[in-house]
Amino acid sequence: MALRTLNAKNAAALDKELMSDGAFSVDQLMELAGLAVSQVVYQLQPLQKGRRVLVACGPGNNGGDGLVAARHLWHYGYQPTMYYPKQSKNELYQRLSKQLKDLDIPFTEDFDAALKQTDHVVDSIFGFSFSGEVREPFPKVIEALRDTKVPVLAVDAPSSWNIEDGPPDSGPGKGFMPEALISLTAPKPLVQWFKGRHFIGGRFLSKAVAEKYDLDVPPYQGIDQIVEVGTEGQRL
Ligand SMILES: NC(=O)C1=CN([C@@H]2O[C@H](COP(=O)(O)OP(=O)(O)OC[C@H]3O[C@@H](n4cnc5c(N)ncnc54)[C@H](O)[C@@H]3O)[C@@H](O)[C@H]2O)[C@H](O)CC1
Ligand SMILES: [K+]
Repeated sequence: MALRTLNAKNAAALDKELMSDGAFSVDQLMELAGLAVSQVVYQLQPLQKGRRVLVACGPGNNGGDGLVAARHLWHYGYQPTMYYPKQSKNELYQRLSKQLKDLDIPFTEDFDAALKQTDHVVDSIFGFSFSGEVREPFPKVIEALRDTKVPVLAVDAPSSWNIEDGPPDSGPGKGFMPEALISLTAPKPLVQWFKGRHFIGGRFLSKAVAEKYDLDVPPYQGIDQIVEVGTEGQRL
């Protein structure tokens, strides 16, 4: 299954279109994206393999996907811990954070200590709007993700990778290769360098929008919010 890819510019345009012509709200898209992320964790890390999941969230919507995923994971029986150092004042993120606090999900400022006490990590730091060099406080976090033996699931992109050009050849993300990646809506060009397990999620694409953006609607089965495309999905 070779899926067509969506570059960063078109990913942002598609996002905008879904929320204007498509009549979706950002909350809805984020909820579906985060739900899909939680389903990948459930597949990769069944509860009996360890319940602790560290969710690293960045300041934008990629971080929002992590906030939503953590809530679903808690309801499945996982023990999420949040690392969310750049909390937005935006009302949506505040509500998502409040929902987690109401479940007594802890927020930590010590990423290294939390990493030593987890079974799995969700990297929802940066997605398709990442560019340039990784800025504070994230370089150390990316280094720790690069070096850890704990499995990492990257949301939409391994954080610090360039959306079009893939892994950086210098800086903290050099050599960072997460165990798994979930591409939201459609894979980004960076997937051609990705070597782990690859899933697609974000089940909200109509045929008309898929055609307009020259994308494939992935073959979701039944009630699944995710499809594993494996290495063949990365063949362009
Ligand atoms: N249609 C979909 O598939 C949906 C995807 N979603 C997710 O949204 C992200 C994209 O979200 P966006 O808010 O546009 O940007 P990011 O979260 O990727 O990052 C923006 C955030 O990061 C800061 N930043 C950018 N570069 C750097 C840097 N070099 N160092 C430090 N900080 C940086 C920037 O200032 C912003 O604050 C997409 O990938 C999906 O995960 C939606 O949830 C729903 C629909
Ligand atoms: K990410």
